[in-house]
Amino acid sequence: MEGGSERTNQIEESQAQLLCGLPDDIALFCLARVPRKYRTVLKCVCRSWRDLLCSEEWHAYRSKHNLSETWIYALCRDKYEQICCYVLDPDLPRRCWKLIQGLPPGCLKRKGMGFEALGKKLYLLGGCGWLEDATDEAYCYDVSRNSWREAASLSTARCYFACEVLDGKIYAIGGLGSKSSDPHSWDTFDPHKNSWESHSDTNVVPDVEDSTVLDGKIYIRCGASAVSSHVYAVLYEPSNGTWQHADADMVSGWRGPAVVVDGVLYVLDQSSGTRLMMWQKDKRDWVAVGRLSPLLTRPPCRLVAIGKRIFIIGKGLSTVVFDIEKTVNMEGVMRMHPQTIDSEGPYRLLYCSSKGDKTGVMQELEKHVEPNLADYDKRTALHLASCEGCTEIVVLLLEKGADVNSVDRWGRTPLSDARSFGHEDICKILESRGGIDPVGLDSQTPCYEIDYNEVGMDGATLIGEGAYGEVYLVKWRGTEVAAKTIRSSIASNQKVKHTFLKELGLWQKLRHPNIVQFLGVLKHSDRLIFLTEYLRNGSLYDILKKKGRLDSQTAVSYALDIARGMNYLHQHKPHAIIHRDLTPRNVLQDESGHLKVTDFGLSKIAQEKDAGYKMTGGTGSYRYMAPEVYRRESYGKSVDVFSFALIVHEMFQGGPSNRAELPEQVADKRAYEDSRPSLSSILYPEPIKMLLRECWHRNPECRPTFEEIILRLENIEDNLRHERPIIGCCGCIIL
Ligand SMILES: Nc1ncnc2c1ncn2[C@@H]1O[C@H](COP(=O)(O)OP(=O)(O)OP(=O)(O)O)[C@@H](O)[C@H]1O
Repeated sequence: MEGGSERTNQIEESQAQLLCGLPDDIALFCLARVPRKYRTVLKCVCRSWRDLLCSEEWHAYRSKHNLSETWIYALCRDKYEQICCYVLDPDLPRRCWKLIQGLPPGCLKRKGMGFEALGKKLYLLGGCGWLEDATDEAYCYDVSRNSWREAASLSTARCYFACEVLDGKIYAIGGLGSKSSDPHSWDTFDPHKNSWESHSDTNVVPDVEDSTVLDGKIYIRCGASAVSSHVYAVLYEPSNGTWQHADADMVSGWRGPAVVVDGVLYVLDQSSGTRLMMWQKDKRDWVAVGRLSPLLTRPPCRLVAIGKRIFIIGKGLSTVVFDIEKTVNMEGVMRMHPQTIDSEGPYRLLYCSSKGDKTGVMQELEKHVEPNLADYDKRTALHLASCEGCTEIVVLLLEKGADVNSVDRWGRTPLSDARSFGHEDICKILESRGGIDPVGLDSQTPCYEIDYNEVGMDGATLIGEGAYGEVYLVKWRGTEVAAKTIRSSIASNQKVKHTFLKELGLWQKLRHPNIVQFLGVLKHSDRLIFLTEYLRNGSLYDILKKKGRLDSQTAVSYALDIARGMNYLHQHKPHAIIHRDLTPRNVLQDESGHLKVTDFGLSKIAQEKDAGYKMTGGTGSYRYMAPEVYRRESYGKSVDVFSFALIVHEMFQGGPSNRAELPEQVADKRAYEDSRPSLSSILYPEPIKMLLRECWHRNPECRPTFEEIILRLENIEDNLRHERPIIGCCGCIIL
């Protein structure tokens, strides 16, 4: 009996031991060194291992011995508008985001929540929904247990607030709350007491845009006020528990999400393109660290810093990594080598090539594209490379058997692309391999002339009248087309007629789904008449007059149509085509609902002396005129961007602003008083407001190009379709 009980004791003792025959501290020493990715497997071994892995002791041991591994957590919204949480192990060779199941149903539809990591827990705080103004509810995810539960409620119900961790406590600051709550309040959460404490300071404002912790202080960037675009920030000084105004120099360049690496503040400026900026404390200046290719990131992005690496996480969880240690200095500007995680092969190739990184090109080709390079990818990559001027890739792809004359949906070959973008060296390479250009130089023909007798002008129906003359619906060889007649007062002037025909010759060469197709000039007519495709739905002016305000999705999709057409004109080679008279009347809609730009370049004749043409032409072009044009200063492509912004504004508004004022008065105020239409907060999504403000910027050089506009509108469109936009991200040090 005695021997039996001794054996049982031995068994119990060995069962209680973490590793049989080893003291627990040595077993902990061994187990704690197993990488975090094997945690799930370890937990399945036995109950004592499971308990150990979920314990505070394990967590504390790993932290103390610098064994902690930071994983990244991202909160997104799915296509059903429900939030979902993903996790990424940044050190796995094949990085992929994994979905975390079991989010509490109560918070799935909430917006404006706080998301923060503290210790081995993630916290989801506050937020608002359709039926609730703001909530104080909090949820917590214990990473070691992989389970969600309710956490201690916030002292104040709040949404759209700042959330930061400082000295082991969570700070929930500002934001919007229930009407009774103090707009200048902040709450702190102490995990040891498991309770929140409320504080107040008049310097804390509800309208919070970003926050970060720098030099042991919390910085809050406040939203631009309604009256000015002035941005300011406040900082929390933990030594005396007060909030003070932050240094204006620093705040001036803080335009986006921020992270701190080695005590240095980095900000991702997404206002025009995506640039990583660094605050140089000693010089009190912001410097650009690197510009991210729009092909790699999908803004709006969030930042997470792990060690010396900055993870830039964008829509669809697209992730780019910047390693601060690999920073190089070029032309006085710091640049970094981005490491992409999950962008597509052809784009990755292009990025390396555009940076002149030949080794990178070869590596990318071998690593991602070469093994299974599908014909489709080769074709896409060849077209992209020809547009972007990436000579090495063009050569490599041709060697890999890419079709030199593959045609895209606009009938363009790689040679057409290379010519349009003026890449002479690529043109030569493509030509030497038998490349042809069916839409460009190879197809130069004189302005196509249509026999007057082929057009039934007698049965013409008047469809509109503009500054140049009347527009008729006619039949040409059985097809309905638009015939634009030019007033004899304009056409009788030989110089003007010559300019006009030159512009038409240019128009004839253009082919784009968002450009009205030119068909030809009528021969043997005593008047100057030309034919274009007929767009049954009329002009955007008619549409807005009939329908009024458009919903956001339609407005953005229309704006994209116009921007794509305009970008095609602005990127025309050898010279950009400036429209100069972009108005809702010069944007027409086809039967499928797509918009096309028309009449570009024709306003050039307005500059000809004695043209008998006035740009306003009674059609109100003054309303869309850029200030520099009105002031008769020199101007460039960005005048079209200015007009574009006013058109987009009208689509959201349902018509022009300042309707009571004469168009010329409106233009005068814009040019000399810097007046701009108001952006009512309900009608315009925030990114549209930002875009419009930039597009109608008083300084033409500060306006974005149509290429940038397209990228931003595409993102806005994606967001409107609720495609997993990133709500929040945080790194979490857990075992
Ligand atoms: N290709 C077309 N298909 C269908 N309708 C057209 C076409 N072109 C013009 N229209 C109609 O005719 C109207 C007059 O067009 P037009 O281009 O002559 O002048 P406008 O654009 O209104 O003013 P402006 O001459 O100052 O640019 C347009 O507003 C549109 O409703």
